[in-house]
Amino acid sequence: MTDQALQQHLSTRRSPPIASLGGEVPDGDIRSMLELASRVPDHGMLVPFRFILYRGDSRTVVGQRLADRLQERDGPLSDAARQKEEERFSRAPLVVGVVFVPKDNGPKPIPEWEQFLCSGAVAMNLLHAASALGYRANWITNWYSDDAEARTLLGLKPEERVAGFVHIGRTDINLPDRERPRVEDLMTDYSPDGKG
Ligand SMILES: Cc1cc2nc3c(=O)[nH]c(=O)nc-3n(C[C@H](O)[C@H](O)[C@H](O)COP(=O)(O)O)c2cc1C
Repeated sequence: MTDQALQQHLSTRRSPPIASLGGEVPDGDIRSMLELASRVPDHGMLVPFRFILYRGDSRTVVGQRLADRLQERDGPLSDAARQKEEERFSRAPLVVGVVFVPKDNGPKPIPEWEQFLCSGAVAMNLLHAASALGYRANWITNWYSDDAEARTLLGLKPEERVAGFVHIGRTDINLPDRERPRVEDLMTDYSPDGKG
C-alpha cells in the first residue's frame, strides 16, 4: 500500500452495517488478518490479547446461549427480541472476539490500562487489516461484553475482558461519510501557565 492509498483508506473508512457482510473468509485470510492485527505497539511486549473466532455453526450456538442468558437476567423475551439475540453472531460470516488478557509482570509492572489500550489497538488494526485483504469490518461490544455470565459463555476467562467483537465479511456497500469532529475544536497548544 502506498502512502497515498493508506491516506485514502484512512480518510474514507466506514463501518458497514453488519447485516451487509457476506461471503466466506478462508482460513488463510483469517490468519493473515490476525497476523497484521497483532502488530501493535505493546509496552513490555506482554501480548495482552488473544482472539476467539466465531464462525460456522458456533455462531448460532452462541446466539442461542446469549438469548437464554438475557432471558435469565431480564425476564421473558418477545419472539422478536429472542430472534435478535439468536442472530447476533450469525449476521456476518466471521466474528473475531478481540480479548483483553491482563498480564502480571515484574516488580515494576506495566499498568493494566496500558495493556487494555494495546488490545484496543489490535481491534482497530483488525479493521484496517480486513480492508487490506478486501473485506470490510465493524467493531462492536454490545451488552454481552459488560455481563460476566455472557462473557463466560462467549469463551472468556473471568479475568479477561472484551476489547471488541469485530464482524468481518464482504460487501459492496458504500456509506456516505458521517459527521466528524473538527480537529480545530479538539486541539490546543499546551499552556505552561496551566490553562491548557
Ligand atoms: C469499543 C467500541 C465499541 C463499540 N460498540 C458498538 C456497539 O455495541 N454497537 C454499535 O452500534 N456500535 C458500536 N461501536 C461503533 C461502531 O464500531 C462504529 O464505529 C460506528 O458505527 C461509527 O462508524 P464508522 O466506523 O463508520 O465511523 C463501537 C465502537 C468502539 C470503538
